[in-house]
Amino acid sequence: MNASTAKVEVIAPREPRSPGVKPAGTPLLEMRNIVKRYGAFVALNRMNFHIGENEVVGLLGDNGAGKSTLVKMMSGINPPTSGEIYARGGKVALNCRADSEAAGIETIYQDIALVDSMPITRNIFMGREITNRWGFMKHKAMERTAIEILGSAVQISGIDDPEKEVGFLSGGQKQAVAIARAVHFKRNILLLDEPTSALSVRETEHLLGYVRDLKSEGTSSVLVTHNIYHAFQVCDRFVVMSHGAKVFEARKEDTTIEEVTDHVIRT
Ligand SMILES: Nc1ncnc2c1ncn2[C@@H]1O[C@H](COP(=O)(O)OP(=O)(O)OP(=O)(O)O)[C@@H](O)[C@H]1O
Repeated sequence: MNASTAKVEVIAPREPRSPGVKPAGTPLLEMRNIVKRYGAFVALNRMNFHIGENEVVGLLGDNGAGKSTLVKMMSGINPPTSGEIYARGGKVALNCRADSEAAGIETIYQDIALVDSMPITRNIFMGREITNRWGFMKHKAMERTAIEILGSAVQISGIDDPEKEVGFLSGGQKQAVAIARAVHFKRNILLLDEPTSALSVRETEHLLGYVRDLKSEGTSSVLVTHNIYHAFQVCDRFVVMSHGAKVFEARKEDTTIEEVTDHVIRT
């Protein structure tokens, strides 16, 4: 084998079980033909994925299907080996968190990226602190804005003091702070990777409510979950992955919970 043939990618294409769903307009974000390799292992296998305006997309699949790999790619912390990414039709490279944020994306991780020992206000403004012209932080201005955000944007129950340390909040309240941050910085895409795994039933209902509210305010979401019932409560479209590829995709009105479940377990 010479050097040029050694470079040719040999990835067995998987046949999707459904024809897929074409974007209605220009997607907020589109991933085309994405391959992600970890050494010889192919974690994403010519994956196509898009997020449209005003929609919640459920990203489903069994353990190891590649969901988190795709989410991390959209968050800019796991660049693809090959493939193309477009934000509102323009080609982009998502090589770091800042690239992802510039594309209007905010991620809410399973183990929420908040600092427990810091007050809510500092967490909301982390990395984007309001400063005066000498670079000193304007604590009062941040606190005022934090109160506004906590009070109006997501109505976080039980949080009365923005100076409270995040470590004292429940899992659901932490999620809500992370969502408040996304709302305030006007992200147009929110990525939620297993956000309900550590939440109570009530907190889960609140979180799903936020996702619905955000959609009506113009923020689309991608919800990664193993709970198909949660997905059916809020998602407009379902994408099922298996072995790094999309195997099924349908709009909610064109499918049933039984059909989606069947595709998730039939890996
Ligand atoms: N850094 C890495 N190095 C090597 N392999 C990895 C790495 N990260 C993920 N993988 C592999 O890629 C595959 C997809 O993993 P991923 O975490 O994306 O799956 P998932 O669908 O999110 O699964 P789960 O629902 O269990 O979280 C798995 O087989 C995993 O072991």
